[in-house]
Amino acid sequence: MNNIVWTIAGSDSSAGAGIQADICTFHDLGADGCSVISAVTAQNSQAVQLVESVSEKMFTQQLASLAEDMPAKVIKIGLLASVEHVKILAQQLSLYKQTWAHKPFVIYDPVAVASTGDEMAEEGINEVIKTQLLPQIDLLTPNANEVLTLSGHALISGESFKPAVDKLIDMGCGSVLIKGGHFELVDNVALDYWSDGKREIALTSPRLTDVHTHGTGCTLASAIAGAMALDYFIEDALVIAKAYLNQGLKFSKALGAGEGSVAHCGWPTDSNDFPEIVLPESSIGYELDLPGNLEAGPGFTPCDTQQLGLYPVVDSVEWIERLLKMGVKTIQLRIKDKHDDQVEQQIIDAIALGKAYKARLFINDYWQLAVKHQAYGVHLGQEDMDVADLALIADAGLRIGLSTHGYYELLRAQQLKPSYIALGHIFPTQTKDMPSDPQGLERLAKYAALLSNTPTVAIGGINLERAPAVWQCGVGSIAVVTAITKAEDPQQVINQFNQVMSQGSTYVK
Ligand SMILES: Cc1ncc(COP(=O)(O)OP(=O)(O)O)c(N)n1
Ligand SMILES: Cc1ncsc1CCOP(=O)(O)O
Ligand SMILES: [Mg+2]
Repeated sequence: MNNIVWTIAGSDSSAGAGIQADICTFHDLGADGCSVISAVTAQNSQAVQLVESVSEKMFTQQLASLAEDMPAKVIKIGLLASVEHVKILAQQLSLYKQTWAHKPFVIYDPVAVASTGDEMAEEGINEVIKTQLLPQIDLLTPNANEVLTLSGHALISGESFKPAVDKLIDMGCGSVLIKGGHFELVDNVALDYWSDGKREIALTSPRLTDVHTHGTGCTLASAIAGAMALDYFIEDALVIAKAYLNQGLKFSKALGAGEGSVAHCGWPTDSNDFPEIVLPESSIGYELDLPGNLEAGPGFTPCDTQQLGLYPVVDSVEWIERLLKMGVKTIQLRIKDKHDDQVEQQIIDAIALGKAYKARLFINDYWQLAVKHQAYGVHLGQEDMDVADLALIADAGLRIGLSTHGYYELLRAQQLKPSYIALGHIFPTQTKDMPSDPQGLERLAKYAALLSNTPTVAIGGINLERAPAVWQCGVGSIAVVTAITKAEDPQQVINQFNQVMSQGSTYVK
């Protein structure tokens, strides 16, 4: 499917917000933008001087023209100033969701919803928004004032977030991102909280001062839309959007005598612009009562190198011994779905072999046995992270490698200060049923650049042919299963992988 995003919003003559900001954002992120103009506003850096909604005929026709041959993957809605437009749009969205081959994901940034009088919109519009539009919305992105107006809930403490979101979900929204731009739960921290009623995410960044903020809401919602059009999961899209906004605020500037606007500077790559993922066991995590028990802690024993090299992942002690004899220095024992007593001896033997060959031997999944027998390290997946006793593993001095599958997970994993972060799966793989799509090389390069201080391992569908391109992404290691276990001559394959990895990566971070 294509990457088309529609913005349904107002034109901002100063170009810092509205349609103009939305289209710049889509373009910057690589999505294809189309626009439906709901209203024309005359404004400059100091004031909004006139707002005129387009005719119902023009509003309807723009929607119809696009629906005819450019249906959207994601629809982002901003300023709606006319009650009739809200009614038309709600009806059309319902139709698109029922009739299009791919249901569009609909994001609504409730721009003109204000408790202090609807400056830019017709009287009575909030009621129609609540009853007719919200049930068509997959993601609502209100600030604290808009939460109050739409849900009746005032955000007065961390505890008040969940009931407010629950109310909005009851009103029909699929999920809600409460933006912290105008509200401080914690001093000097810009906190965004997202929930769909089942999962919760909180992201923080230091509050930026001396920046120009016109267009922040439009840009954030459009960046989420753009990232979702590129098939990022919602949690990754939220991270990308917050980083994009922080980058834009950093480079914001004034063109007139008043407030200036957020800048549009391409895909975010500076790690300083990326948000911190709020861990449940942190002061903000407690305030929001986030589920889970992840805690930053002092971190894990580092590996002796950033470049772990070729990293075979195998399911038997026989393979471990065979590959260690061939000179492999990083290796994993990955035995699936057995009881501890069925694998304990193999784990003991593998650890002994690892020590004998001075290799970095990681045990997948069986972290208690790895600790008991003092393995070099353990490798854990996302689900294991929530149940394993990470403090115990760290205290026992074991290294840890963590699986990740996108921006959100890798940033969260990074906060635990692991010994390495695995990035997968890069290509389609026959070895494991993966619930997500392959990441591909473009994303891998972005992740590796962001993790320049943490050793990285690429995994999933990597063979000799693909290895040079993977290596050029700037990772420190390549993990493989079948490239070695199915090879006619594993020694030759190891040598060839080592040859690829001995070349310096030309990837520029
Ligand atoms: C180096 C490396 N990276 C990723 C994985 C996958 O681990 P996990 O997500 O725990 O899945 P299983 O391997 O347990 O199926 C790995 N094993 N090694
Ligand atoms: C265990 C695992 N985790 C992510 S992909 C994968 C399997 C990698 O195997 P292969 O190298 O054969 O694709
Ligand atoms: Mg595992």
